[in-house]
Amino acid sequence: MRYGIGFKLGLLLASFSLVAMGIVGYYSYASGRATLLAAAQRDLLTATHVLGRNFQASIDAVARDTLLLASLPASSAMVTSPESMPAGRDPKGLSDTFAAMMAAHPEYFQIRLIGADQHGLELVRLDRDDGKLVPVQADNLQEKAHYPYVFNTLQLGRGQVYLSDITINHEEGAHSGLHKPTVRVASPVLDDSGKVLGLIVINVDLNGLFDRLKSDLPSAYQLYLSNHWGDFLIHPNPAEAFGFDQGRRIFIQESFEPVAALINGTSASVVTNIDAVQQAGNGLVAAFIRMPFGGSVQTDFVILGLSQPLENVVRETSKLGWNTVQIILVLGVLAILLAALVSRAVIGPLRKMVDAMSAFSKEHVVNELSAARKDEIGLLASSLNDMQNIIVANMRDLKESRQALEHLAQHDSLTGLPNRALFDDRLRQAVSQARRDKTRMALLFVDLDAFKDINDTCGHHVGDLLLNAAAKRMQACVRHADTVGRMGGDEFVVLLTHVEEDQDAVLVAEKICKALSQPFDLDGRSLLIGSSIGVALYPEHGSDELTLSRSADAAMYLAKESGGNCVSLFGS
Ligand SMILES: Nc1nc2c(ncn2[C@@H]2O[C@H](COP(=O)(O)OP(=O)(O)OP(=O)(O)O)[C@@H](O)[C@H]2O)c(=O)[nH]1
Repeated sequence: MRYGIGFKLGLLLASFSLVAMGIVGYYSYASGRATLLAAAQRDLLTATHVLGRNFQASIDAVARDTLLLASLPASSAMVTSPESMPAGRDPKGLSDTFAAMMAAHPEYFQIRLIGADQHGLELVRLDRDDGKLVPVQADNLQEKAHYPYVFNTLQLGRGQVYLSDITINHEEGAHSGLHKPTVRVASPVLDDSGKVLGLIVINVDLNGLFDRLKSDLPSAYQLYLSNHWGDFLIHPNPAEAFGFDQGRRIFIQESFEPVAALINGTSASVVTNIDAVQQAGNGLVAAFIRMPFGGSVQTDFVILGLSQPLENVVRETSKLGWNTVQIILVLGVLAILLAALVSRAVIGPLRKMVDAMSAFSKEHVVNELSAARKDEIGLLASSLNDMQNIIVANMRDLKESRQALEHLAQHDSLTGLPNRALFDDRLRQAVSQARRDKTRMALLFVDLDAFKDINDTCGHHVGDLLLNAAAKRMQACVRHADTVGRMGGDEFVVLLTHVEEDQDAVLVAEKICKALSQPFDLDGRSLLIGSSIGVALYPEHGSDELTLSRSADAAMYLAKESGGNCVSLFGS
């Protein structure tokens, strides 16, 4: 019995518990993960909306600054011809105003006053260069009339603001702004009559602006910005931004498929998960919004997005998963211990029963089992006790029956004397013994005289009583070691061992003959009967049992023929 039922039962219980706990653990882990992911998406979308509002507010602030500068009398004076307003021209004063404003706004690359005349000549210009503010001298001022931000702004009226597309600034001599993502915010400068004479332009450092806006957000958040085509303008990997500026298009909707719904206007915001496989080992959770940027609602919008690594979000889930695994392990060990205890409680009594049954089958000894339990095991123990007792009782009956049968097979049922089979066996043994011991022995054949008459006159029943009584008288005449047997009918045999003299055997025969000739008081009457007894001696009258028997029989017939009720010694 390599693996007992206890082991299997324990294993089954433990496995069941582990599987159940595993399923519960997995579902709690999965639901925890989904909850955390949904919360992270919500947070990210909220942060993106807040960032979008702040961006919008920043652009509005820039617009207010351009309007303020455009409305300054010094600006109007500078763009008005020297002949009409010579006194008000103060480039140095205006440049200082620009400097104050740029000092307050580190994300401003450049502020310029451009005149409508002279091909859009820059009249006052202040650049940021390596953290310093650099007023551009007259020789370096350039003509800008061919740039869209110039001729478009000159079309506007008082109080209106032009907002350019977000592009890389390739304008010559742009100092720190050169080759950087730039937004130009411009407003026309008008004279008192409302004639547009020039414009104020502020170049805004897009990356600087977003660096400031992003500073409140967790450092793991990454920023995405695209134009209305989907071209990346800001990307965590700078090489992916402004692809169109290097002759290739890198679209946001190709990296984040759901963003296509924002590009085509069917949705205002989306959240998405990019798994690790798609993102070359780094999964992401990302949120995007479409926000207006510029004049036209259809085309003037940008896509703003934030992402954070999936790993940050699921880190908590991993902790949850590990906690779950630990709980499952602890509970698993407890389940195994519990299963072992349960199986022991169930299997212990069964094992006792097995031991008891094994001992019973080997030694036939009843081992009383405790049947105190009120369950099936108690019932089984009680049944096994009953079974043992019944088997023991049956075995006893069987033994008694067998002994009775054996006795019956070897004894005469009427007198209880050894029958022919047993007597022959004893005779054989006695002859062998006498031969070995070189002793003598005698065989007597006893036949009742006229027994048939008793049967005929008194009945068979009385005949039986007489046979029985005659048997007892014969037994009383011999030693304990001698044997009296009944051959059948009224014929008896007597085996006398250790006979010293011939006369000893004859004397015993005569003693029997005399005893049998005494009246029998049977069934209320006195009966008389005689007997004819033949005596044969070993080894003189037969050296084997057959010869000896024939000799005794012959002597008995001789006694019968000589009138009965006498003893005849063979050969005399
Ligand atoms: N009651 C009784 N009678 C038996 C039994 N066995 C045999 N008998 C009878 O015993 C009688 C024996 O008859 P016999 O052999 O002629 O013997 P007997 O009458 O003594 O005649 P002799 O031997 O010549 O003296 C028969 O009638 C048998 O039926 C028995 O077990 N009980």
